[in-house]
Amino acid sequence: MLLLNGVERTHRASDGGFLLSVPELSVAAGERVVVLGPSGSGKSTLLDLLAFLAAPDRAETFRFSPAGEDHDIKALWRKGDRAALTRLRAAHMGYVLQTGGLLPYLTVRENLLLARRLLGLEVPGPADRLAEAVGVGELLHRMPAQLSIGQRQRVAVIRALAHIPRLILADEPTAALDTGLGERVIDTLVAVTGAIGAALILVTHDEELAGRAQGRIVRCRALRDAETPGSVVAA
Ligand SMILES: Nc1ncnc2c1ncn2[C@@H]1O[C@H](COP(=O)(O)OP(=O)(O)OP(=O)(O)O)[C@@H](O)[C@H]1O
Repeated sequence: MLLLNGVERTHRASDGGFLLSVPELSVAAGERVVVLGPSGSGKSTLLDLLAFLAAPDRAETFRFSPAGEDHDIKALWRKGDRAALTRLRAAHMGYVLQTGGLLPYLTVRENLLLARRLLGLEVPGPADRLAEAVGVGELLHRMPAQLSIGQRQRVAVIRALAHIPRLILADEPTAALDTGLGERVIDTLVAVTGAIGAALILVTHDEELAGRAQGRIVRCRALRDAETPGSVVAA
């Protein structure tokens, strides 16, 4: 589904820079991968690369193959074809943020349906069923402000999946939650991702939550170069 070889991204700042190096990373269809690393090790930078939100500075291979298709992401970046990258992301990826990101002026149900409407898919699709399955079915007609933080995060998980993408990217989805609620969100993420057969890439700094997700662990490790601090991503 995802194949990266020799991919790098550099952040430049007035007080220095940061280099993220991905020598080799592959994610199979339906696979669960947990990206672990301390703060500042490049986890968000990696997710931005994988979601085609940030361009690599260097890439030997960067391919994305959802649902029987095969796309050369390196070539699309080289051509500057952001429209194609955006289309691929919208059709095949779901993104779960640290704090919900639900639109405050839409009901929970309308938030869930939005991704499908934007893609021209029929509604409601499986959104209601998924919401029932994770215990937020009775909250569908509320506004996001009327939900607890934990409920909002579970709705955010369902929203990311409502268009049945092939790949879910989750960036510290439990950062705003205490341990019990965090575990519940991870369980929801694992269950619904498994139910639709999507691959999951979960980013966290929390070893315990990483263990709970029971995925293949990929680590962001510090690069020992005083000139260009950075990290290398390795299994
Ligand atoms: N736009 C940017 N410009 C310059 N440097 C940046 C930029 N974005 C991130 N960095 C630097 O790149 C490094 C990696 O940041 P990144 O956000 O990817 O780490 P992270 O592991 O996700 O951290 P956290 O767990 O704290 O969110 C950090 O040193 C950060 O200061």
